[in-house]
Amino acid sequence: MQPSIYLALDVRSVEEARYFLENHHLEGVPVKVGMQLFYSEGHRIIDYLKRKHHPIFLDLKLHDIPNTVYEAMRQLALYEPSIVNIHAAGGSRMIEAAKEALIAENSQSQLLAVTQLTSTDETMLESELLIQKSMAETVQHYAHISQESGADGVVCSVHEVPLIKQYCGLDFKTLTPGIRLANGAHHDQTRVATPRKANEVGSDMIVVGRAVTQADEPKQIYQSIVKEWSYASANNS
Ligand SMILES: O=c1ccn([C@@H]2O[C@H](COP(=O)(O)O)[C@@H](O)[C@H]2O)c(=O)[nH]1
Repeated sequence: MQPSIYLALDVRSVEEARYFLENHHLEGVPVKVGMQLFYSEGHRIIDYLKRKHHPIFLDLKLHDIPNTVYEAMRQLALYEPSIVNIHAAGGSRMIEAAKEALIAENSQSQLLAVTQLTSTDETMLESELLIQKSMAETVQHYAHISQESGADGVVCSVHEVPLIKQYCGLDFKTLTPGIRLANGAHHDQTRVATPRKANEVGSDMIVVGRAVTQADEPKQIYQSIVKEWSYASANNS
């Protein structure tokens, strides 16, 4: 079965990642490797995590001209991550190029497209990105072009999941970062929600970073998140 909770390993090195995972007994949990760790370590971190049997979401959010994304995605496919992603804002031709690259490498990786970052709010959408539509309309539109272009799903906030499921169908995956336990610090995120809410509205996967990595007792918080998610799952079925 596909993992549903990815731990964002936003640390600087393989050593730091290893220390965190081993010290807090999180061996084998599904992890998300983002720009910070991949840019500093490259294949070393992937090799390490694969050796330790961690399912990997390689969160590099490719966004470039179609040919560059095609060639870059072929390289990323060689790492055999469970999930890779791109920015939907790159447009349909770019998303298609990413998908074609995965097919060319016979990759099993799921391709997800980032709709609008969970740090973006309505004000920023309008005044900085000059997008005149609401967040819901924008995310729905990006999900639509992503689906039409061959993506397996999208990255969005929990708040847009019902709309996407209604519009794109239940099989179209939603992965939601911006996850916080009730009363947890939001940091730089604006569109946040609890693991329970994420599950209740039909999110397929969540990403949890600082709520765990910056906690005094990371393992305990991780377990609370798993428990909330599982509790909601049991009550949804
Ligand atoms: O819209 C997005 C897309 C990706 N992310 C990534 O998820 C984690 C979230 O970390 P927290 O510490 O739980 O806030 C982080 O690595 C982001 O790069 C996102 O937050 N929003």
